[in-house]
Amino acid sequence: MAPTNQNKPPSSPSSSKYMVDEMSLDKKRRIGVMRLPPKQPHLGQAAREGRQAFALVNGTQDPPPNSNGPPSIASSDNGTIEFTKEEVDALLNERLRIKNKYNVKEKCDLMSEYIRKLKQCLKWFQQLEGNYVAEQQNLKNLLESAEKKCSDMENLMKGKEEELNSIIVELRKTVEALQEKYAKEESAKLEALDFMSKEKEARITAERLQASVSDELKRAQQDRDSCTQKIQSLNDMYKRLQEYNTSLQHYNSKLQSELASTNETLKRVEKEKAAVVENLSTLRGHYTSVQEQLTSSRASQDEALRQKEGLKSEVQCLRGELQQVRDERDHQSLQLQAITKDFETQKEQSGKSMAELNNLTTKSNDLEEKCSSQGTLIRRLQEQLSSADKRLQMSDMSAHEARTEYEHQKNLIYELQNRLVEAEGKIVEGEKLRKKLHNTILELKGNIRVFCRVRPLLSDDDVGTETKVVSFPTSMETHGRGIDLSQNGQKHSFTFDKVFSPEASQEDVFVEISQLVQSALDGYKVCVFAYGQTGSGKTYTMMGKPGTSDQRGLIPRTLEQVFATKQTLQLQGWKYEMQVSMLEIYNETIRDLLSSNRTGFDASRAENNGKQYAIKHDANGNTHVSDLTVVDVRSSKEVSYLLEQAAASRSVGRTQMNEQSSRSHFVFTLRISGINESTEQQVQGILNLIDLAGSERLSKSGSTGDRLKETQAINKSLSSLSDVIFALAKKEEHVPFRNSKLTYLLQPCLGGDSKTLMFANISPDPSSVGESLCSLRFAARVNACEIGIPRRQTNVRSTDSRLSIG
Ligand SMILES: Nc1ncnc2c1ncn2[C@@H]1O[C@H](COP(=O)(O)OP(=O)(O)OP(=O)(O)O)[C@@H](O)[C@H]1O
Repeated sequence: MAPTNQNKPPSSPSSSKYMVDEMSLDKKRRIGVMRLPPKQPHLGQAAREGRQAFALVNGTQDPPPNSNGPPSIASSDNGTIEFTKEEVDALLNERLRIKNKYNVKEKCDLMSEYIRKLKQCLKWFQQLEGNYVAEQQNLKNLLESAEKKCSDMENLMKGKEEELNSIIVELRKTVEALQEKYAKEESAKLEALDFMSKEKEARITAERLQASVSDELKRAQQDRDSCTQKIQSLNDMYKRLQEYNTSLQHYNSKLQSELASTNETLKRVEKEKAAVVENLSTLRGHYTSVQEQLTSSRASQDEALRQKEGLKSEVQCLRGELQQVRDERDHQSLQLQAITKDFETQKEQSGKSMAELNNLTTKSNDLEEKCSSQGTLIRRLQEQLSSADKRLQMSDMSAHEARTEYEHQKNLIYELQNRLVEAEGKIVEGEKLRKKLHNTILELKGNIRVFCRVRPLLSDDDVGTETKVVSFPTSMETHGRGIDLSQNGQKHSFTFDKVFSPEASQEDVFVEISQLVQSALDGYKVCVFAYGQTGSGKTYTMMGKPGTSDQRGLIPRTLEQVFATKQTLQLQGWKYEMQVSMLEIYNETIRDLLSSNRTGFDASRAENNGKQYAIKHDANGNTHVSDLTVVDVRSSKEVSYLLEQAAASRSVGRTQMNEQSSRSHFVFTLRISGINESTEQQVQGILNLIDLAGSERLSKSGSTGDRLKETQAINKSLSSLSDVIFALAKKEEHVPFRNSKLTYLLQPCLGGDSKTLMFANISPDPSSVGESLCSLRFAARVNACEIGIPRRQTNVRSTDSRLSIG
């Protein structure tokens, strides 16, 4: 244990204490040799010189360690004598060797010598103390400089830390900026991909459009009639293609500008990447410099530690005397600990910085990877763009080809149109010619013609004894036109325009009528009559047998032909409008068969619900019946429905009025209005199909007042009809109109260019041969109108005088 009072000089001659002090002094000397600056070598030197001087004082060169002799006193350069421990001990233990204790002088001399030595020793001690103080001061200075160094180091470390922090902040900012740029790059890439997909879709649409264009063009070659529409569609297509082409060009330029901007962005990113790399390299430089500083700091720390150790030992040496130094050393130690802590924290921070640096390096590597992937993506996009460009060029080329083809097709279409116009002109001319020829043929055949049709024998016919009353001459002259009727052994021969035997089908009959139907469509007025006794087949001829398609009559077949021809003529630019009306003339009264109010025939009621059905003729030669229902029709089905409606009206009448309908004239009227917009032609045709009332002998029908009236009315109207036909055919000024509604109704349709055809329907039933003969005579009279036989010669005597005409 060190003595507690170490600040005191070794005034007490305690040997142990002195030993400690001597050891400290030795150590101090060693340290002083080591550490003291060269300008202070006097301490060691003084000690050595002091020792020599001590030896000299004691009168020995190298006194033994346990010498009890008087201390040799050696003075230093400045007169200071140094003492060793033994010398001091010896000095202190020295006993005055007074030979004569009463010799005061000697005693005084010895005492004064001893005092002198003591003074010298004290002086040496004082000097030593001064040296200690100086050394302490030096140590203080050293500590201060070490502290300063430490604080400098701390400041430096703080500055480095701040610098590192600022670098980290900068790096973070750079990373954020790079991340933002990466996000922008990503969005740009997505947009580019979007554009690519849109472009792809647009290209597919273009290809489809192209395919449709080529289809359209092919169809244009095939279908001449739809040329005009196709021109329009091709024009539209061409416009769309042009629009699409321009849009593609816009899109291409847009893509190119985007590519340029993407390239710029890439360059910028690459520059930034280089900057980041530079930053990284500078950071690495910083890092190495920091590490160097760290090593130097460590060295400094080691040195400081060493110093600390030295100081510690020194302080321990001086502990007894230099409490302040010790405190300061403790303080220094604490400071050193703080520095060490700081150093540790610095080290940790440095570690963190390292970790962050590593993170940043990783991020930088990631960014580099992303940049490279972006670069790959951009290259891929560029490749896609170039392929899109190629495709665009291809589509441009194909569009150009399509355009060329379109131009070619356009020229072709123009040529075809010219040819079409030419052909249309020819067709119009041809149509005119056809009409003319058709009309000429019909005129040559006769504007008024009479056909005879003999129905087959029916199961309920009363054949009687006379088996065959009707025969057909086989001579070349009258073949197919003649008929012989035998009555009471007398043969009556008639010749008509055509005679249909019982075997003739509805189709055979209609073949002859179809030409007249065409005439009606050409704008002529056509009247087809069926005349004959009751049950002779008039209704069968006109309407056919209900429910049998192959036995359809003239009216349904006519309608079918009319609507079929309407369809065909539509292609030549004709538009037709058809109107139908159906009426009955019974007892000189008109009945509207299509009236919605007409639910059945009621003889007791005032006819026709008070409607007058007044017949009027206009300046154009058309007939109008007031209040008559006229129905616009667009198909034969609609007319069939109306016919059923009319038949129902008639059949009701037949049931309720005792077969009244057989004694009424049924008039079916079809008004045909046609217009050709391309040739500005107009036609107004009328087709009257008439099932005349059955002629009947009064003798057979009985002589009741009503029946007589009916028969007279029928006969009157038929006679009037034949007269009118005759007069009109001969262009007689005076038309013998006999107040017959039928004749008055049909008057504009008879004569002139009008076509009139009468069917003389006869029955082969022998029991009604008289009626058949009557019918044939009437038909022969009408026939004579056309063939130019004077009217007076056509006065055929009938078996029934009341039926004789003329
Ligand atoms: N050419 C024919 N072939 C087959 N059957 C026919 C022919 N002509 C008429 N008939 C039949 O004869 C019958 C009478 O014919 P239809 O009713 O047409 O005579 P009609 O002259 O109209 O008589 P009405 O003047 O009384 O109305 C009907 O059953 C009809 O089917």
